[in-house]
Amino acid sequence: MSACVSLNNLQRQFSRVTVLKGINARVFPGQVIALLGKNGAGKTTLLETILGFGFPSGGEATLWQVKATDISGELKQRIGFVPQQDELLPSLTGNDHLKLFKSFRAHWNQPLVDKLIAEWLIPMNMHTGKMSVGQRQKLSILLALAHEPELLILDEPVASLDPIARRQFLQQLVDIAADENRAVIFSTHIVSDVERVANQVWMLRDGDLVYQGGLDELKESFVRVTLTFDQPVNPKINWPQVIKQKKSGNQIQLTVEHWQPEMEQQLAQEFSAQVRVEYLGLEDIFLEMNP
Ligand SMILES: Nc1ncnc2c1ncn2[C@@H]1O[C@H](COP(=O)(O)OP(=O)(O)OP(=O)(O)O)[C@@H](O)[C@H]1O
Repeated sequence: MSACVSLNNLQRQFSRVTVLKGINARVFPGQVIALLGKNGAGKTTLLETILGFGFPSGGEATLWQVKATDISGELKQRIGFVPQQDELLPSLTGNDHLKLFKSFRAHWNQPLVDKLIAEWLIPMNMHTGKMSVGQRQKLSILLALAHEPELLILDEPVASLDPIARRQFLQQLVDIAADENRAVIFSTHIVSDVERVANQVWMLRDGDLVYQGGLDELKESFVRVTLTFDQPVNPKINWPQVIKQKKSGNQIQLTVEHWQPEMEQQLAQEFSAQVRVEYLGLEDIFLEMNP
């Protein structure tokens, strides 16, 4: 199966600030990727560069093997995008937007549109300039879903949605995820949503993708380990997998990445200590990886 997105040493610089520092990644149909990172980590920049909004300073982003900045109108039909700040026209109503978008889409799923309008209670006759932020966000999402894109990119799509709409929207993502021909990348700060719908995680830190892989693999490979000694000691634990260590009395707490189960016994033997391993939830992993 070929990748719908390929990032090869992708770099992006604004003035003298390097925001993306050489990112390598692939997106395959069937993947639902949650893009996580602190404010300013570069999530929006990454999503926009994938979409060909602006040229990379180095490397390249390709969509279906075509440079993102060169993609044809035909390929654009296969993409849906929800920007962080919506780009709706305030003097048009929701229905006007539907008509406009439908006019340049080759495919349009009207039953899906009707269902989402009813479920999300979008006031389609209202000028979008008068809609609430959440109503505008729902409309933006609707417009990105209606043509059933193969690649859906969403920049913090749920930030302004109420809990009910958020659930309904996440259910849509789950439905899309069930279709093996489609891929989703969405940035978010809501870690519980990631656990609900994503099967892949990209963790962006200061412009570097410090983790990319399955959600379950991330949880298995990132642990907190407590070493308990018979008496207060001060051993040097310089394993490369240990990214943080904190001493307290006769215990040392380690944060370990790339964890392998056999490391439990290795630690016990090398440091003559009792070893307790604690698997972490995604929120704790995020906090540990983004000190
Ligand atoms: N056009 C631009 N010119 C200069 N700097 C920019 C530009 N766009 C983004 N940046 C800088 O790039 C960095 C990353 O911004 P970006 O919006 O990609 O982060 P983010 O991870 O999406 O943040 P947030 O979670 O707050 O939305 C920030 O320091 C920002 O100031």
